[in-house]
Amino acid sequence: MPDPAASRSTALQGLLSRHSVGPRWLTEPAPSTGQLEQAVACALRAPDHGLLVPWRAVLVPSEQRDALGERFAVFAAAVGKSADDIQRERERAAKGPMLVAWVAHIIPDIAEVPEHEQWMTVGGALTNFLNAMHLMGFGAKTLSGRKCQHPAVTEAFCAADEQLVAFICVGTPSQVGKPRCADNVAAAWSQWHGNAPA
Ligand SMILES: Cc1cc2nc3c(=O)[nH]c(=O)nc-3n(C[C@H](O)[C@H](O)[C@H](O)COP(=O)(O)O)c2cc1C
Repeated sequence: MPDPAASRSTALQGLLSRHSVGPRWLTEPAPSTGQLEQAVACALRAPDHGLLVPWRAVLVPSEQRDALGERFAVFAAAVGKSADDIQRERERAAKGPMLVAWVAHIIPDIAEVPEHEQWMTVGGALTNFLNAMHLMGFGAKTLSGRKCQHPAVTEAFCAADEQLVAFICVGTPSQVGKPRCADNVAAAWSQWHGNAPA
């Protein structure tokens, strides 16, 4: 019978060891459809006030990468990039074994669930997705840039009331990554010393 304390410790070590792996260091295999679904299921476990699910994930299949690359190129040309940079931007769409677009759908004017709370859920879901991929042995990195706000790219993924947050590249890490810089835990929390109203 599995030892629950050992499982908890393994889960915590998994969370503590997550780090991003850039597309250059990602190789095949990509996650299977089942593994992608499992990561999305974990994303759905993010805290979500009102259960609005203000996000969705869109897989960009391999056969659509060229079409996405053309959209990246239209963006790059529109913002005045050089021919070389336009080509570099076009090629970005082909990088990494799996590419997932993260789309937010924030509903304004909900008194009980202001927009910042919905954004928290979008970020929490993305983080759960990244952690799930990491725990399954995959590497991933979230990448956005100005193109995620340009119509040439956004209109491919978003309805008028949606926003393209970023793309997530996922695959198998080709090498063991460098450890991240040490986290400053002490700076990230404090204790309230009381401040009763006058
Ligand atoms: C929504 C979002 C968009 C991001 N866009 C970029 C990006 O365009 N370029 C980049 O280098 N890092 C980007 N990052 C940061 C990286 O994904 C990564 O988190 C950062 O390099 C820190 O690495 P770590 O995840 O290992 O801490 C983005 C992160 C988020 C959450």
